[in-house]
Amino acid sequence: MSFFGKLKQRLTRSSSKLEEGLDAIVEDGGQEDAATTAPEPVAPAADPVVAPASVPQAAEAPVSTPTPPPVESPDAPAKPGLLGRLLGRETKAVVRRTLDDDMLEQLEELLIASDMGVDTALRVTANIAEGRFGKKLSTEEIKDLLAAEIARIMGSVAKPMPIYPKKPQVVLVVGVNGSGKTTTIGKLASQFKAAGKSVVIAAGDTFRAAAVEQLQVWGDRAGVPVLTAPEGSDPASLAYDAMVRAEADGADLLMIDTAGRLQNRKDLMEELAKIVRVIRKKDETAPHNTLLVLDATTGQNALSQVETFQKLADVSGLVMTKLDGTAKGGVLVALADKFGLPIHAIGVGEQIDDLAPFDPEEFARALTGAD
Ligand SMILES: Nc1nc2c(ncn2[C@@H]2O[C@H](COP(=O)(O)OP(=O)(O)OP(=O)(O)O)[C@@H](O)[C@H]2O)c(=O)[nH]1
Repeated sequence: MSFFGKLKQRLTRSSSKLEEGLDAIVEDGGQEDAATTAPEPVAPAADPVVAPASVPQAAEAPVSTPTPPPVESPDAPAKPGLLGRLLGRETKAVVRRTLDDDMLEQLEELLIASDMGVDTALRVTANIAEGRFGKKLSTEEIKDLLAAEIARIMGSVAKPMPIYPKKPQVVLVVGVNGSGKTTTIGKLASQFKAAGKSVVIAAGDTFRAAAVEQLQVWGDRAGVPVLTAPEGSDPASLAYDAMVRAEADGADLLMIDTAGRLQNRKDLMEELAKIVRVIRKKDETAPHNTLLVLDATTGQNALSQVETFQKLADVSGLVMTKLDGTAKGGVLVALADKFGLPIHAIGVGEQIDDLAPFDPEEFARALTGAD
């Protein structure tokens, strides 16, 4: 299966929520237009008799081009023509609804319910409406417009984690407990290793033995050494030892896991600050990346986590996990719109290869269910 197919399948819960909502909005007050569909294109698409009336292709839907007005087809045949029947095509009614204030309001509500946040939802709907007010739109057309708008918002934040010539490049990984830090470190380590980089992991959450054990499991899976320290010991001193080891080994990357207990913000802030101070004794330019790992299932809460962690650490980029199995995938659009922080990757499952580079167009199409 293509990666896009897989991503679409993983984002089913988010996309079906949007899809069902859009269907309901268009059907509420929409009217049927007869349109011919060609599920299996057995003849050239340009065939004037059977070409689809006005459903644009998702991948080609330009952001700023107004949607072609629907083909008014009062005389459209109720049944396929002879050629249509010979070619095995069927006529299917397409429901279209005139884009008016009511419909825009419903669209805004749907996007807010999909965790896009109020500001982003309003902006997205306003951009969709521009130049299209009073036009008739089908669900498929709205999906395409929505996907194009989301891809536009997210285009500027889609950036892989930058790799510098510095050895070791220090990657500090922060985020609340359970957000997926350990899993993401394991997945990233495996990808970097496959790309020919040597990686060392430091299990900096020294307060939870289970967290250290889990990181070791991921290190084994990725084939990467994991440095640990006894439970309750100082994470900063482990980070320092890890710097020494990574330097001695000539490692390209040192990934440092950290604790995520937000319950005591002051302690956590001091702990992170101390880790940074100590690793800077070995390299004053470190950490070179501070990745904030966010759990998509927390929805709007992810926004306040970004705000909090930006105060605790110098966050340089985001990884959003658990986009599979949540209907809250829209939160990533809100994050991009609100903070503009680079989104390096998305987690779409619990397996080692379930970390995908963030591709705004594929994500937008998978999220909206556009083809
Ligand atoms: N479905 C799914 N589950 C994920 C993903 N990423 C992580 N998980 C699961 O989320 C749970 C928490 O992940 P961890 O990597 O342990 O999270 P953590 O932030 O290190 O948590 P602590 O060890 O408590 O600090 C685990 O059960 C993971 O398997 C993902 O992309 N999709």
